[in-house]
Amino acid sequence: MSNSDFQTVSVLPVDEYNQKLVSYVHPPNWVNPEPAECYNLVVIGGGTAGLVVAAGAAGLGLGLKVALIEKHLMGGDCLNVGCVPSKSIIRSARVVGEIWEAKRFGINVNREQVQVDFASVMERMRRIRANISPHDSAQRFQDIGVDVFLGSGRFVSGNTIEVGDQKLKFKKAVIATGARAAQPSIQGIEQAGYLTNETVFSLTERPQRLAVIGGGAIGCELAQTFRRFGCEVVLFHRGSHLLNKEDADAAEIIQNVFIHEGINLVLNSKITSVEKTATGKTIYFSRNNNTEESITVDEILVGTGRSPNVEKLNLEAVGVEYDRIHGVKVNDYLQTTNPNIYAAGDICMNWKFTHAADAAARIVIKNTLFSPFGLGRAKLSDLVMPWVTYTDPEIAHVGMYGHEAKEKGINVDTITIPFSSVDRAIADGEEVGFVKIHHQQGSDQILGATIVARHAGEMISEVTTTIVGKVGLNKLSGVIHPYPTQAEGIKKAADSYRRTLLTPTSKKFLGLLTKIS
Ligand SMILES: Cc1cc2nc3c(=O)[nH]c(=O)nc-3n(C[C@H](O)[C@H](O)[C@H](O)COP(=O)(O)OP(=O)(O)OC[C@H]3O[C@@H](n4cnc5c(N)ncnc54)[C@H](O)[C@@H]3O)c2cc1C
Ligand SMILES: NC(=O)c1ccc[n+]([C@@H]2O[C@H](COP(=O)([O-])OP(=O)(O)OC[C@H]3O[C@@H](n4cnc5c(N)ncnc54)[C@H](O)[C@@H]3O)[C@@H](O)[C@H]2O)c1
Repeated sequence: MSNSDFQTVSVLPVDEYNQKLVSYVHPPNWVNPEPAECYNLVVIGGGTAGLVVAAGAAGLGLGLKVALIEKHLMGGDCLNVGCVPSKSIIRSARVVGEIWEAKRFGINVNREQVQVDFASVMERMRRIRANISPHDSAQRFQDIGVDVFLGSGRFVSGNTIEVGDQKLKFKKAVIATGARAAQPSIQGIEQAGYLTNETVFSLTERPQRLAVIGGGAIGCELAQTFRRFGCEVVLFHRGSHLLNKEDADAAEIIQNVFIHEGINLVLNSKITSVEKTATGKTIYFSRNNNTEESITVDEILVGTGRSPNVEKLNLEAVGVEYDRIHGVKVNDYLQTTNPNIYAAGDICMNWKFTHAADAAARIVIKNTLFSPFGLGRAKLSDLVMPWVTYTDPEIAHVGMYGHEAKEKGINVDTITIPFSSVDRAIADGEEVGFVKIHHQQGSDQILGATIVARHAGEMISEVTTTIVGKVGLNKLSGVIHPYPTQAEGIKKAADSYRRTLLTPTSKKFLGLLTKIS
């Protein structure tokens, strides 16, 4: 046994919850096992992708030899510095949002009366994260039958990976080393210092003035959250609307909410430099290429995209091609340019989501272990991928956008149902938002959909199911939706499609039927 590469880690602040977290996901007394003679599969990276591959392969009960190497915290970004902590604090922010709007519902609470106990909010998050962590723990994986090595994995040859001074021989290997916050190239920002998703969840005191750089998923979710916690928030975004990928009408709803809630939203921004001054961190910027402005804040949070963790893996030695922007190059089967080495998750995919990493991991299990001679391999391009940005309201999307369908030469029709026409949304006071469904002209098959609603994330799976199951709008229109629910918006879209099928002749025929009935 050898532990030469083992380093104890701590997650700040060092309190009972973070100690509990670490005790599961990077136990201080962990001793790496003696490596097996040869592994069927060695996985580098114990985030969602790596964990799902390892557990999936070892858990089949086929006696496969599987090793997992994690250099920092098992669970990766999602558990430790991503989905779990962000969604936990978003829940607290939602409470604030409800109270801010309470008067609309006949409840007399003034916005000024809301006192956010930031330290308690963050403690709640740390408690939740620690309580969820046993699921991703080193011991649990060891118990499933995975050999867990804590340390940095590095290829030494086409069939060997080393961790510290241990050598792990493999038949197939999987790179699942994820990504980290991209460093913004802004003059002075490194010297001034900034937060990323790796440090923001360690805060115990609320910054009074917060600048968020980047209006993507991280920037939008956390700008609204910190604003609701009482920070003065300025959100800088390069593009002309937030969430570049989403349709402008969907993003506009979020922008209006942000402005209503008091976020200083700077679109089409160009940050020229950052300087640490006596009163804080001063950001110099322009908007719409106009004259330079400046604003001083206490903290800067950066959410400007991700950089893949390709360094120090010695990929050159094993013929795995990569680049520093898009990560490891894979084909549709998630195979790298070395046929014995696969990749999954943020290290190689444009879809940087936990559920995408999970789905990719399942493809990798099938293609590495159960596709002899390449027979029956699963493909990334077969996945129907939904995603959700957890702002309030949420934006959820699946499949194609209208413009994508057009770019592919598909004649597309779009049905939009505003929530102002859905009774439950009206009763909930949540009329802002819509269900938008794209289908091919002359066909009821759904190509894609966007939903903007308070719980759009809960609603999108219905549309995903119809796409995967090729159910179509005709059938969907016959599916009974309980009244009153916001999901009726989806049925209304299907009903609206059915009405378009009524030709003047069929209308005449139906008219005749009513006369003789
Ligand atoms: C703030 C934030 C919020 C998010 N919210 C959501 C959300 O709500 N929903 C959603 O679907 N997605 C969300 N995501 C995205 C999601 O977290 C990622 O897509 C997901 O974690 C990717 O999993 P992965 O396994 O590919 O990579 P990671 O989770 O990054 O795991 C990679 C692991 O590899 C390890 N590693 C790296 N190099 C080595 C090495 N050489 N040797 C050994 N180990 C190594 C790392 O330490 C890490 O543990 C969020 C991300 C962030 C940052
Ligand atoms: N709910 C979710 O599923 C969720 C939540 C958070 C993060 N994530 C994942 O994490 C990944 C990273 O999120 P992210 O928000 O960092 O990246 P992102 O790519 O989603 O958005 C970053 C945005 O910042 C803008 N930007 C870049 N540099 C800038 C600058 N100097 N000034 C102003 N704007 C600038 C970019 O134009 C881009 O739109 C995403 O790919 C996402 O998939 C998912």
